Amino acid sequence: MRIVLDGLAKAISKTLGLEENYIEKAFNLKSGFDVMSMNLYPANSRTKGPFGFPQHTDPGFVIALTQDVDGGLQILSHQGKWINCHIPHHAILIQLGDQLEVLTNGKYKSHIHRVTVDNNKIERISVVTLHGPSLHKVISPGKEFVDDEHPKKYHEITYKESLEGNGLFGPIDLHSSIAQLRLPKV
Ligand SMILES: O=C(O)CCC(=O)C(=O)O
Ligand SMILES: [Fe+2]
Repeated sequence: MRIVLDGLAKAISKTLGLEENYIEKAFNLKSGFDVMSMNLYPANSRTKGPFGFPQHTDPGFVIALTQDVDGGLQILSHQGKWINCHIPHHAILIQLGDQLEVLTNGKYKSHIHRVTVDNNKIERISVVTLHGPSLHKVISPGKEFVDDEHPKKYHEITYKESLEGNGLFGPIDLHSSIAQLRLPKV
């Protein structure tokens, strides 16, 4: 996974028109903090409502998701529509995380997603690894993404502080984590 991460960091830096080590340096990825979340959605379980996971964004740089059976994950499009996400068998879905949105001052978005359990006839398991910056790295919008037309949109805090705000080191807060990083609109 480290090799894939390195490749993604280089490729995404280049798509931003920046030198290939830009993201690696900004996040200090070599000492990056990774978290794994394993989710089990039992069959026909609506006891807690239609969602196995309410809408949220994920912290980190990129997030890798694998599942045993397809179906359930939904992603909110920029037009506000929920899209069913179908992942080919044996494929890994790569999602963008909150800290990439902060670093790029909103150019790349950490998308809102949720999991429905409305129609699941069989059990589903997903394994999600969140690959983040070094815990003590202060993450803020890069100077390359800030100018008079694009004022700074996000707070400047360490990755650890933002995870604490999410409740990762306390009770888990499933609500959108990017919201707490946004500066109030001026
Ligand atoms: O189970 C899924 O498809 C997604 C789970 C998820 O969003 C998460 O663990 O953050
Ligand atoms: Fe998630």
